[in-house]
Amino acid sequence: MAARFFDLDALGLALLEESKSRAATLRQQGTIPCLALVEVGDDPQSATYVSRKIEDCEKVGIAVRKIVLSESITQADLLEQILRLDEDSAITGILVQLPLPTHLEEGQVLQAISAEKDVDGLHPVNLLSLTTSDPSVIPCTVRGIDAVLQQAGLVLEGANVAVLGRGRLVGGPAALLLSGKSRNATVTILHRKSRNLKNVLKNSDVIIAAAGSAHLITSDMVRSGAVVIDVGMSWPEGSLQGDVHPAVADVASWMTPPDRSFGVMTRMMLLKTVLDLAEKRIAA
Ligand SMILES: NC(=O)C1=CN([C@@H]2O[C@H](COP(=O)(O)OP(=O)(O)OC[C@H]3O[C@@H](n4cnc5c(N)ncnc54)[C@H](OP(=O)(O)O)[C@@H]3O)[C@@H](O)[C@H]2O)C=CC1
Ligand SMILES: Nc1nc(=O)c2c([nH]1)NC[C@@H]1CN(c3ccc(C(=O)N[C@@H](CCC(=O)O)C(=O)O)cc3)C=[N+]21
Repeated sequence: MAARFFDLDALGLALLEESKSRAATLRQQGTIPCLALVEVGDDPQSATYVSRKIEDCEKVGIAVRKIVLSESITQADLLEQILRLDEDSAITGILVQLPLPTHLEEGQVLQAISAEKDVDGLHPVNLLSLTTSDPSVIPCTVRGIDAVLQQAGLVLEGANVAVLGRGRLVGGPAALLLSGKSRNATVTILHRKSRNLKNVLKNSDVIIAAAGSAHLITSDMVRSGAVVIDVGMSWPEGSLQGDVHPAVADVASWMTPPDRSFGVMTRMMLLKTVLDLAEKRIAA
């Protein structure tokens, strides 16, 4: 079997157009959607991601407030900065770029953003809502994963899904959403201590790879006809690699294109969530 590839570029473009028109409508109604982007330290990769997010926002008409804080900021000062953004009524969404320098406690920082402005969907209240029949804010990469599955008409209900990785941004929330009462899949979470990785993968209808371990999943681990989504990123020899070996395309029925990053979906879903929260505030 040769896999069909999800058309991430076409989906991304459609999402961009949709966001442009929603932002225009909001502005006509007198609300300027405004995203505060908080960057701590000067990690070059984080800086690149943040500048891409700014470009995306500018393209659709979302205002941006970029806040760059010193690498050596204390936890208390960072919390204070976030509180200030949270109280600023001109700001409709807040994103703190991860990872934070190791002396800072990410969980506490993410909890300081009120759930109504939490565009990453990483506040504990929003995370818990992923398990319910009506999730509030779905973290952007997970929202992208869900959207590509839906777009291809793939049904999750009752399916065996393996999620490789239990990270804060992708694997953890993906497992909560897909196993929850809105999507109703049977989910197995795999991590470094998992003993039977190959067996679990081989028994799965859908595989979500979010480990950041280059080509960990090879075609012998995948059932014929499985659906495989790879969002993992690593740079083992300087160039970007996914978690899934390209030859998996010979056995899968649907797969993310091996030569494309999933980043476009993550970025477009961030815009969508910023607009969702801005619209909700008007409705509230
Ligand atoms: N394309 C995109 O748009 C985006 C991509 N990403 C990428 O997605 C991946 C996941 O990110 P994030 O959710 O932050 O997770 P983390 O990078 O924080 O964690 C990775 C997870 O994968 C597990 N893992 C790593 N290697 C292996 C292995 N060899 N076998 C089994 N499990 C393994 C780890 O297990 P353990 O818990 O035991 O350590 C951990 O749970 C990363 O590669 C990241 O770069 C993230 C955001 C957006
Ligand atoms: N609070 C927070 N929220 C995040 O959503 C978040 C984060 N922190 N920290 C880092 C990860 C990673 N992430 C990506 C965003 C865009 C691309 C992306 O745009 N990739 C390029 C290609 C890859 C590249 O060139 O590196 C593209 O698709 O064009 C990738 C990955 C969001 N993350």
